[in-house]
Amino acid sequence: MAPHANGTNGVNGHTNGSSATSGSDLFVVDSPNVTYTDSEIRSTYTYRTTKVTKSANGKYMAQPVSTVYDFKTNRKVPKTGLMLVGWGGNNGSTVTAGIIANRNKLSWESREGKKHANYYGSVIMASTIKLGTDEDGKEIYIPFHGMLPMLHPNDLVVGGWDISNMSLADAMDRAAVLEPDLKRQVREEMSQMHPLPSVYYPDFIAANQGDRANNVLPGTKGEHIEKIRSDIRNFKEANGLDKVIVLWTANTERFADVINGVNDTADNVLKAVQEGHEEVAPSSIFAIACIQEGVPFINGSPQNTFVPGVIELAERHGAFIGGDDFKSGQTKMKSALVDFLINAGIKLTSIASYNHLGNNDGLNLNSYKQFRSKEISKSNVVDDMVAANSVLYKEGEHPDHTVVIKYMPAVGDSKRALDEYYGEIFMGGHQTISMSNVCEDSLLASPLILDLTIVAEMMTRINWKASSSNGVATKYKGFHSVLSILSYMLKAPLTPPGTPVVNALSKQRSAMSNIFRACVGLEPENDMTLEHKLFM
Ligand SMILES: NC(=O)c1ccc[n+]([C@@H]2O[C@H](COP(=O)([O-])OP(=O)(O)OC[C@H]3O[C@@H](n4cnc5c(N)ncnc54)[C@H](O)[C@@H]3O)[C@@H](O)[C@H]2O)c1
Ligand SMILES: O=P([O-])([O-])O[C@@H]1[C@@H](O)[C@H](O)[C@@H](O)[C@H](O)[C@@H]1O
Repeated sequence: MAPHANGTNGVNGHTNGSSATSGSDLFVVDSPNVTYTDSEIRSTYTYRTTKVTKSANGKYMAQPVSTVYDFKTNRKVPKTGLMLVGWGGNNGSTVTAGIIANRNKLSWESREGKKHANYYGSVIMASTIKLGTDEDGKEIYIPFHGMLPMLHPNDLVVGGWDISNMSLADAMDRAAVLEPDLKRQVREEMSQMHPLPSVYYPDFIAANQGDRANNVLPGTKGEHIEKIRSDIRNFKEANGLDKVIVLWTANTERFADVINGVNDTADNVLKAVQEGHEEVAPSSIFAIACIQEGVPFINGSPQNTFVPGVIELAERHGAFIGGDDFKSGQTKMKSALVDFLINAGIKLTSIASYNHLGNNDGLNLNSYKQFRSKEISKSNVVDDMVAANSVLYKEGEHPDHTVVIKYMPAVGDSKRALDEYYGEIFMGGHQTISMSNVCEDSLLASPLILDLTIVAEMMTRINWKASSSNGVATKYKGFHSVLSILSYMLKAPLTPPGTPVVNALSKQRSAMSNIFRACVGLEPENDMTLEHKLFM
C-alpha cells in the first residue's frame, strides 16, 4: 500500500469475502410481518411492555401494553473508515495490528506454540445468539454478527490522530503488547501509518504526557474544529469511503467544569469554542467536529466529553454519540457478578477494587485529576442493580465501594485487578469473594473498539416509525442521538437525557440482541423454553 502524507493512510480495507456471512445470508425470516428487498429488511414489530401504576392504597396495578413499530434496515454494508483519536496509543496500535493480522489470516510463534489471529473478546464477532429451536427441540445458534448485515472488522480502513508522531509500527513497540513474531509480520504495513497532528491542551491530561506531545495542531479552538472536519473529509475521500466512525481512545482527560453560559447549551458551547474558553476539552472539540460533520463519535475514556451543550448539539444535528469508558476487565466482571449476587438474594455490603498497571494509561492516571475521572466512571456501576432490590436495600442504602488505581511500571499492559466482594447471607452469615483478575488491558479493549464501531455503524442504517397499523401516519426516523445500545461495552453508559442507566451486563446484552431481533421481526429471546416444560 502506498503511503500517504499526514496519516490519511490507514489499515486499508480489502473486501475479502468476509461480508458473505453478513446478516441475512445465514437465515431468512418467514413471517407476514417481514419483507426483504435487495436494499432493505422491513419488519412490523409488536413491542410488549408492562405499565405499572400505584393506587392510593399503595397497591401496584400492572397492565400489559403493546406498541407496534415498523423497522427498516438498510442491507448494504458501507465501506467504512474508523478514525481513532489516540491512534498511536496501546489500544490504537493493538487494534490496528489485530485487524491486519485477521485480514491476512496470520499465525505467529509464541512461547506456548503457534497462535492464530482471531476476534476473541468481541461480543459481535465471537459470541452467538439463539435463533430458535428446530423440529427436534434442538437450539440453533448463529454468530451475533449474523443477526443483521453488519460491518466486518477486516473491511475497516483505519486511520486517526495522535499528539505523538510515532509511526504505528514504532507505537506498537512502545506499547509492548504483542508477540515479536506477530509484530514482525505487520511491521511493514504499520510503518507506513502516521497519525495526524492532534489537539493538545496540556491542562486536560497529566503533565507526564508532555514528553510525547510532538504532533500538535497550532491555532485556535475554532480552527481545530475546522481542521478535524477537513481531516475526516480527506480521509473519506482518499480511501473512497461511504462512512466514517470516530472513536476516542486517547488519554483520560480531567473532567471539564460544567458552567452555565459556557457548556450548558449547544449555543453556549459553540460560543465558548469561538471565544477559546479553557473549559472546552480536546475530546469535546472532536465530538463537536464529528457532530457537525454528521459522523458518529464514541468516547472510550471516562471524562465528561459529553457536557450538556454537546449532547444538545448532537440532538440538534441528529448525529450519533456514545460513551463513556470501555468496560474491559474489572468492571465487566463487576457488572456480571454484582448482578448475579444481588439477583441471588445476597446482600453485598462492600466492594473493594484495587488496580495496578504499568502502561502509559497508568502513568496518566497517576495524576489525581485524571484518576478522579476514572474513579467516577468505575464507581457508579452497581447503582441500578442495588436500586432494583428493595428487599435487600432500603431507599438510599448502598454497599461501600472503593476504587484504587496505582501505577506499577513493571507489569506493563497486564493490569492487575484485585477485588473483594463482601456480602451478608442467611441468618447473619457472610460470603467473601476475593478475585485476582489479570487483564491484558489493550487486548481486552481492542475488541470493544470493534464492537462499538460495528454497532454504531449498524445503528446508522436502522430507521423506525410508529406503525401505520396504529392508525397514525408517521415518517421513518433514526434512533435517539445518544446510542445507549452501546452500553454493554462501556463502564459509564451515556443515555438520552432523563432516561435510566443500565449497568447490568446481561441486560445490556439482551437490549442489543433483542433490538437487532426486532429489526428482522423476531421476538425477544425469553429463555422460557416452555416447549421442554409442558408435556401434553
Ligand atoms: N485498555 C483498557 O482496558 C481501557 C479500558 C477503559 C478505558 N480505557 C481508556 O482508553 C484510553 C486509551 O488507553 P491506552 O491504553 O491506549 O492509552 P495510551 O496512553 O497508550 O494511549 C493514548 C494515546 O492518546 C494520545 N493522546 C493523548 N491526548 C491526545 C489528543 N488530544 N489527541 C490525540 N491523541 C492524544 C497519546 O499520545 C497516546 O498515544 C485511556 O483513556 C484509557 O483510560 C482503556
Ligand atoms: O475496565 P476496567 O478493568 O474496569 O478498568 C480499567 C481500569 O481499572 C484501569 O485502571 C485503567 O487504566 C484501564 O484503562 C481500565 O479503565
